[in-house]
Amino acid sequence: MQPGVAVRHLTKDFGALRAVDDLSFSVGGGEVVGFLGPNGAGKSTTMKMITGYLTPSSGQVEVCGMDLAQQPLAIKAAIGYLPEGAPLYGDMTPRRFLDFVASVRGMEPVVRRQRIDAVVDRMALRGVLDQSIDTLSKGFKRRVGLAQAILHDPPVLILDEPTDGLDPNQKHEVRELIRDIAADKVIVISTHILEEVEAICSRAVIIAGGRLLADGRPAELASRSQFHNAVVLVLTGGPADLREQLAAVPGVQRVEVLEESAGRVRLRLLASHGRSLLEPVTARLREAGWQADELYVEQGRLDDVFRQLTHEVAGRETRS
Ligand SMILES: Nc1ncnc2c1ncn2[C@@H]1O[C@H](COP(=O)(O)OP(=O)(O)OP(=O)(O)O)[C@@H](O)[C@H]1O
Repeated sequence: MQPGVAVRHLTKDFGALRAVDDLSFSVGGGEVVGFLGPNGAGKSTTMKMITGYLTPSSGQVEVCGMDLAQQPLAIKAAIGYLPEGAPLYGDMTPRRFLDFVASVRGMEPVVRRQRIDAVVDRMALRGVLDQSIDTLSKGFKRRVGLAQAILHDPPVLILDEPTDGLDPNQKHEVRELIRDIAADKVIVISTHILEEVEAICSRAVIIAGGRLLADGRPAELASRSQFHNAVVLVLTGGPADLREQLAAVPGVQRVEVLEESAGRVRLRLLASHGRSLLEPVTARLREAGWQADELYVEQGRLDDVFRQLTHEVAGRETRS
């Protein structure tokens, strides 16, 4: 079975509210896709439609080449799902919970034992197997949630905010676990933590107001930032019109003063679209005999692009 997820023109209305609006994207094998958007963007609603927990108002979901409307049960078998907040049966122990999930999934006793053993090792749950889930730390609860999602070894994993509410160490651990299981699967992770996308995702899909805003590799999207290719430099004792002189360097779109004190100035030179500034700026410095204390090129950050894109949508919605 070829792992993959494709949504086409997916739309979901809750009464008058259009939570997901004509959304299309696809994810292929070996990809970890970060599904990004501000609160209320429609991420969970989309994930619930992909996993068959919500029926779309219109549009199509295809998982591993199967149409959800035609083969809902086969698709449920092909998907592991970690819902938002990962509701678990708190009074059960992880051992009983996993056994229960395995029986719901219809696993034979021998397979069941093997699979539970395998996920317990992978998620390092052995030490807490007989402790009630309610009494586990959030990090361990999330591992139990992930364990149930991968128990039947599905080719597709849909993880709704898998690290939400965890402390930095637990976040790191859960990301490592996800990276570890990613190799041969399709994984879609919803999050609003952009560093998470940069850390574990090969692609990012950004939505807001239920609509697709961007789809690309994180570095590719980051390069759409206004700070992409900007040069930051620190100079001591430059001339009074330093800013104007640097603004005249070919390719410089704008000069920002980031810090200024006692004759020392930190400047950011923003590049015009598609221009590289390193060479013309260093040439200008050499020519003028100015010695930079510090000089580096910025790559642009995903969070700049995210803010820019989602603010544009918020602006459009306020105006309409
Ligand atoms: N069952 C429901 N009935 C009515 N409205 C709903 C329902 N579920 C979600 N919504 C609304 O749909 C919109 C999208 O919600 P959704 O939970 O999909 O967003 P999200 O991107 O996952 O947000 P968050 O990051 O806050 O979890 C929101 O305005 C939400 O209030």
